[in-house]
Amino acid sequence: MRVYAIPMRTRFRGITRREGVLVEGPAGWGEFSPFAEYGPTECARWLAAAREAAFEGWPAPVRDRIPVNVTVPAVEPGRAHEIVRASGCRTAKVKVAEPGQSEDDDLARVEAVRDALGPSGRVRVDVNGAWDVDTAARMIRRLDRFDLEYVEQPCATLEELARVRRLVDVPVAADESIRRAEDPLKVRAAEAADVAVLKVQPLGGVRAALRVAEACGLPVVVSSAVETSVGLAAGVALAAALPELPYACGLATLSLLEGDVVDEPLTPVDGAIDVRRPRVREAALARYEADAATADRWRARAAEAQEVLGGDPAIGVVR
Ligand SMILES: O=C(O)CCC(=O)c1ccccc1C(=O)O
Ligand SMILES: [Mg+2]
Repeated sequence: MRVYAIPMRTRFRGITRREGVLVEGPAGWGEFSPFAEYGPTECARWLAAAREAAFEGWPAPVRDRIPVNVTVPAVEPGRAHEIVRASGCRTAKVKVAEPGQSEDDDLARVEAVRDALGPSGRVRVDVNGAWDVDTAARMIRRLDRFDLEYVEQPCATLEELARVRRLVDVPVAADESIRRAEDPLKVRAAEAADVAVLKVQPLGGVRAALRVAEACGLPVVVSSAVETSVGLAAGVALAAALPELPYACGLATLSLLEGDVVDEPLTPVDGAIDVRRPRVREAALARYEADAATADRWRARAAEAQEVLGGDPAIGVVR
């Protein structure tokens, strides 16, 4: 088991350095990189995803390229424009409602992104649950001047999502309502979303995510948790195995990190990522090896998650 720490190029979710565990098994490398604030129960699913990658591998792909969106952090308009132009992607996901920023900041950023893509590009926004229902209805209408593909997690709760969905014409996507929910299938019953955003690690692996996709019956967008190419490969495997893939996926996040741990990183070319599993490169891993204190903290987190997960200690114990 190895622990990495990679600086972020752009601050994202308030973090400036991404950390996690990489583990090698007979099927390849797996990544365990739950966000800092997550406790052992939530982390157990992230560990199950790493175990699947390392000890089982993934279901067969049904496509060989995954269209992806460029992810635009809550940066100023000029920078947003540059990020979109440099990406080669035809779909952009724009972070809005960042603490400390104004509604006009969001409008200016989305306007810049629409300008960078031209009228044929697709623009979606991600609110990370920050708006109340009234703010959501008002802001979605204002932002739809720039023609929105969908709005991701405009409010925090399922009930609020369902109300927003009835108030506006723009489709609603659920992310945190699936990723952090006890029961990810409640989204369907609540009629709270038109699109399901699925992330492999929080859902406990590619197979678990495929089951959620099938049971929730909504079109799926596979998105990353801002991982190294080891973690991204699991997202790519999920996107490759889904029977339908009508939207671009949120897997173009490698550019948010300063570096990577593999020989050929999973970066998009012409707006799509090839379906493949890159090899970990020892020199790259050594470069981003965490210091001893960070590594100890991560070993403790993995051990706690393993405790929750239980199971056959001979299979998939992360050492
Ligand atoms: O979907 C994307 O474009 C990138 C991934 C992303 O936005 C994300 C990454 C880590 C944690 C949360 C989120 C999110 O979608 O809210
Ligand atoms: Mg999201």
